[in-house]
Amino acid sequence: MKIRYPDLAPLGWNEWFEERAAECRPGDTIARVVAVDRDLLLVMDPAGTFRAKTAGSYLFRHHLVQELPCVGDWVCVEKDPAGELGRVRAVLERKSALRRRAAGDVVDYQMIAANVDCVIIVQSCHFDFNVNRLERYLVMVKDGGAEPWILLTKTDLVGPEVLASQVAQIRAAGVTAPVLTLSNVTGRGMADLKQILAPAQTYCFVGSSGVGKSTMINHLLGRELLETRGVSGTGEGRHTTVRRELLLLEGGALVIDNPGMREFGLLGAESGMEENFSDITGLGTGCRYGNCTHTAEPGCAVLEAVNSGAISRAHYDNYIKLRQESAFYQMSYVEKRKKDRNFGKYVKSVKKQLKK
Ligand SMILES: Nc1nc2c(ncn2[C@@H]2O[C@H](COP(=O)(O)OP(=O)(O)OP(=O)(O)O)[C@@H](O)[C@H]2O)c(=O)[nH]1
Ligand SMILES: [Zn+2]
Repeated sequence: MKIRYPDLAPLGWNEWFEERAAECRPGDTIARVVAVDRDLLLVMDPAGTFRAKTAGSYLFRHHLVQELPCVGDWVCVEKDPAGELGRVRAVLERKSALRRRAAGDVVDYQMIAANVDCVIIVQSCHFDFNVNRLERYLVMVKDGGAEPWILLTKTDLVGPEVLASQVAQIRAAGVTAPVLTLSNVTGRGMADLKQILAPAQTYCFVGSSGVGKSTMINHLLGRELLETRGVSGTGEGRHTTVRRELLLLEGGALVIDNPGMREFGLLGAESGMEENFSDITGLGTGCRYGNCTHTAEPGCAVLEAVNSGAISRAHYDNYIKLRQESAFYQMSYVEKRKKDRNFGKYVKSVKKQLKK
């Protein structure tokens, strides 16, 4: 078929969207959502990035949270001739959707990202590796209509035989998704990863906190470059505080990186916690207090083990971090919003305690 909008192709446009672009009027601009900040959108078309708002007429006809534009969406925008806010009049059908179920009785979803071609599930081969959790992620990715890949990070921290056994465990579980390996420290595997990220394809990385996603994305981007680019003339305007969540890599691949990604797949992750940290939870039965949190209590067997070196400090830190997170993500969205700020403070105080 004839592509009407060939210059959108580098932003991820293809025939699939072309067939669903009938809603767009001839005068409309088709753009891709780069970031969402409440009702304000940052969108990009071949000419650059600009701000837009969802038109009242659209809001009037669409009431579900998941119908609102989210990062990765293709939208039809009526540009404002004065160059101020564009108006989003339609959201094109989504080819894939990463979402999580919102709390409550009504089946409603919070969108995390749309039109992601490939979700790269990241696990660290050092402590974080867990086939059950991997499988849960795989289910969610497939459910959303994207293709899953697996990336094992921190390969510098384990021997080749450990890595080989982890790959074997993944295969033994019947998982056929491609498996990549990477060390952000030695850079080993980075070239392969860059090579495999194809131009005009949209990727995102999901996985537990601390597995190295940010470090890796920074490597992929050359973060300083991104920041200077943000300041100098992308046409985003002076008062832009919205952080871009859809990023264009040098090689032409698109990467979505947003806070929602970090929540994706975390629900129900505590059984994995139990498995991964059975050494710590096992020791916990020897603490003086039954409800010991293993952070500051006198007579804590876990802290003793950390201080004596029987349990590595990194392993313990990881345990505390993941435990806080899994508890946090079990809360309903509303509760969480309220606690968001307190939670940040809490994590800081825990971290401070750990440093003592
Ligand atoms: N040894 C080793 N450490 C790494 C590697 N990648 C990241 N790290 C370290 O692991 C820690 C966590 O890395 P991040 O990139 O912040 O992890 P993340 O997955 O983005 O974590 P969140 O931002 O919390 O989701 C940092 O101290 C990194 O320096 C790696 O390949 N090898
Ligand atoms: Zn304890």
